[in-house]
Amino acid sequence: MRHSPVLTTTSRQRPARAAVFSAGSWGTALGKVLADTGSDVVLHARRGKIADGINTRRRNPRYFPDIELPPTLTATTDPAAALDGADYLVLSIPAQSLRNNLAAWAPHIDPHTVVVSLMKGIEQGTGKRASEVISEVTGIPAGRIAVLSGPNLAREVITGQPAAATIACPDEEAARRFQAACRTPYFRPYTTADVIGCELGGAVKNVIALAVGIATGMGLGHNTTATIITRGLAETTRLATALAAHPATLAGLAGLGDLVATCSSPLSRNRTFGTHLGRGLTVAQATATTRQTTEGVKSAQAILDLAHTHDIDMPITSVVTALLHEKITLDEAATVLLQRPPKPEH
Ligand SMILES: NC(=O)c1ccc[n+]([C@@H]2O[C@H](COP(=O)([O-])OP(=O)(O)OC[C@H]3O[C@@H](n4cnc5c(N)ncnc54)[C@H](O)[C@@H]3O)[C@@H](O)[C@H]2O)c1
Ligand SMILES: O=P(O)(O)OC[C@H](O)CO
Repeated sequence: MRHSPVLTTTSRQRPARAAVFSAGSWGTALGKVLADTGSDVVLHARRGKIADGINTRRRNPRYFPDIELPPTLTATTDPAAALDGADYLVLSIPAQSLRNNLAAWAPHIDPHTVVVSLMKGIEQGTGKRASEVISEVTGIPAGRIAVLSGPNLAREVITGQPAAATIACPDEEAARRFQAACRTPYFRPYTTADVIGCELGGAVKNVIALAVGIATGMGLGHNTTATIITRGLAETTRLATALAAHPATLAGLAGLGDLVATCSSPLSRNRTFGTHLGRGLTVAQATATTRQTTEGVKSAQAILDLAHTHDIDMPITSVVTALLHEKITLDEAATVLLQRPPKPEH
């Protein structure tokens, strides 16, 4: 294991090195952000064809064939080579695959590497957030585990459209270093210590985006979707604050910001999946049309279980989960939500 100091692009000693696992949509986009800031970036790709495309043609042939990637962004299928000397291990794989994959990669992680999760899912069966899984699997202390979350649709970020995000880490200095490592003229990261708020904001918004997609697919309009977004934020905030998140985080980029982006954009995989359901496709049919990670579909039950454990009412998450398990119909879903007993808004 190497014992190199964690450097940033501001240290002027050498560029930061980032290993990004894997070369999917968001891994590639955030990898480009890091490279644009001056870091040396290695993407870990599962398929040789993707690594070859990045190394020889500067394109990710599966996810962004139309985008030219910088020469300081390379790729490999060898996890040990990707992690060698990495200041940052940036994790961007489906949340449900994290535990097993990370167990295989962990022996190659340097003692000073800071692990950054980009994942927006909750583990099925355990209800754990990604940072909790990372800590359990690797034994890395909380101060070296960060989370980046916010309104960050990958295609918009990789095409350089202005966006912002929140980097959460209990170690302020580590958060600031990663902030410096991914701050570009088009990408503005903020910092916070509220890891729980960031991760829950990111995971629950996917379920709310499924609900918005369902409503949109059913032909319902903006009053309905605005109501789902607003009440979705209310139930997200209830759960997150019960788990010790700061309410301001949920009103910020990793909460409201991401919720609005995901619920509004046809680029969102979760919203799109919901739209398929709202148009009458079965869950199996909607899944068959989806080529990329749709975290809300896999996390909805885990989030609901977490809510039950903490005695938190999450009606939208509950209805989406019932629809995903095909326990209720679309018409019943609307009725269940609207015919709940009346109550004050706050
Ligand atoms: N795409 C976005 O706009 C976006 C933005 C912010 C956060 N995220 C989050 O980032 C995470 C990754 O999403 P994405 O959009 O990059 O997904 P993606 O489907 O585009 O890419 C997933 C990547 O993980 C790899 N992968 C898939 N299954 C795997 C498995 N079982 N084991 C190991 N690797 C596997 C794929 O090869 C691919 O490289 C998700 O948690 C998502 O919520 C995505
Ligand atoms: O495409 P989605 O639905 O996974 O959403 C992508 C990002 O999380 C938006 O910030």
